[in-house]
Amino acid sequence: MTAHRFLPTGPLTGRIRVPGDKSISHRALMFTALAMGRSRIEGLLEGEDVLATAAALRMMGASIAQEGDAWVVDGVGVGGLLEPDGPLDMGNSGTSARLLMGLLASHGFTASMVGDASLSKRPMGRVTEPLSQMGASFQSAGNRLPIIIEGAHPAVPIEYRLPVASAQVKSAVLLAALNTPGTTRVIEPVPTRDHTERMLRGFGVDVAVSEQDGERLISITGPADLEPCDVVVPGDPSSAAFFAVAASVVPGSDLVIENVGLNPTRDGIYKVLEQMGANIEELDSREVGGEPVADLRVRHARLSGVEVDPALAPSMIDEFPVLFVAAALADGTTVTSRLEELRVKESDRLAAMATALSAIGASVEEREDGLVIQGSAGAPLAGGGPIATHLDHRIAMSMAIAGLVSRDGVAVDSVDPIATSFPNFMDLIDEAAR
Ligand SMILES: O=C(O)C1=C[C@@H](OP(=O)(O)O)[C@@H](O)[C@H](O)C1
Ligand SMILES: C=C(OP(=O)(O)O)C(=O)O
Repeated sequence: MTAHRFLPTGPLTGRIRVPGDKSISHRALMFTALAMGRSRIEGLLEGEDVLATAAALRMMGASIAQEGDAWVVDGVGVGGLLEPDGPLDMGNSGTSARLLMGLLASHGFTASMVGDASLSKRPMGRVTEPLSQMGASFQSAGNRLPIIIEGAHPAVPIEYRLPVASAQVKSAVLLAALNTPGTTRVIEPVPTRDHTERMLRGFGVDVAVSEQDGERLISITGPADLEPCDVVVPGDPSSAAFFAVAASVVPGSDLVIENVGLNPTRDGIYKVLEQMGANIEELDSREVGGEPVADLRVRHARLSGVEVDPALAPSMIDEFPVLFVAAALADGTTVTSRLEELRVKESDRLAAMATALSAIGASVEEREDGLVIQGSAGAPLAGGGPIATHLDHRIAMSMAIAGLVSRDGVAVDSVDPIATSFPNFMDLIDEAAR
């Protein structure tokens, strides 16, 4: 474990560019691997989570190689994945594990999946349940990794109403549907990130999306063919959020974050920061790879506490840890609720952030489903640490941002997990603080 102390800094200025979107990068590799023929991916996030997806797809027959700044994938076609000759190691990545389980569910072979200590604690029943209905079988202790997956061929189509607002569960069922004869339908009562639907359409799959009584119905009729594609991955709004908060809370900052994906199913953090009084300007709004993108100019501003609308949660689910940091430095009280999902991420993010922020001098009340935070009205928090990051990149990066405006700095027990989603995070802090 590489411990590190993040020290108070001067203004963040200039222009930075965050790496490619993690959700889109996983899907880009999976879909190009399922297309028959050669595809190229530009802007792929080269983080450990995405590389775990690439390694697993290689073990199942896809050829994936780096060519300069791009990645070239020779796909095997839907139904063409091969039985891997060893366990698929998903590392720290829930998205890799759950989406690939969906893919494997409708391939007629057996595979095993393992993960790190954090991933091995996370619930997989949410995907094994619908995938079992489709005919796959799973062996595990308590629906946790390690898991042995026996795919069904042919799998059977289902209609499935999502019991949790989860794009990973939605995507697992839709990926299984690609190699399942007949029409599989997912009913989504609460919208979640829609990259799977958007991207599959880009690969030529007929994804039918309609709305009924406020719910989204998404159907795929299989077996479906994917056409090889050139994919451009926009910058990750979840990674950019660390710098949007940092520039908002470090006095004197004026920072441009280039090429930030602003898909409406992902942009909740920017809406909430604006409600808090953040000064965020969208420049050069455009489309990249079928996704809305802009450069964000973020200037320091006095933030005020807010009551965060729980309906926004799915569109900012990974950004709560860093929002809690903004709240700890704002004027007044921030109240968050209905965030039970945060307890089953890489760590229990409500508990981890309540403990971490309290340890550096913030005033935090942990409730069952959210945190209530009294802000410091812009006064630097005392700092301290070492903070336990629990193998969770977002806890490490959030507490790094807290360190930038602390009195004594904030130490974290390990910066290693940051490489899962944002390998050049520390370099970009240095670049912006120069
Ligand atoms: O589909 C995806 O790419 C993701 C969905 C979200 O998880 P859930 O589906 O568990 O909400 C999110 O937290 C994760 O970082 C990426
Ligand atoms: C929850 C996350 O990712 P995953 O579920 O893929 O581990 C995250 O990146 O914050």
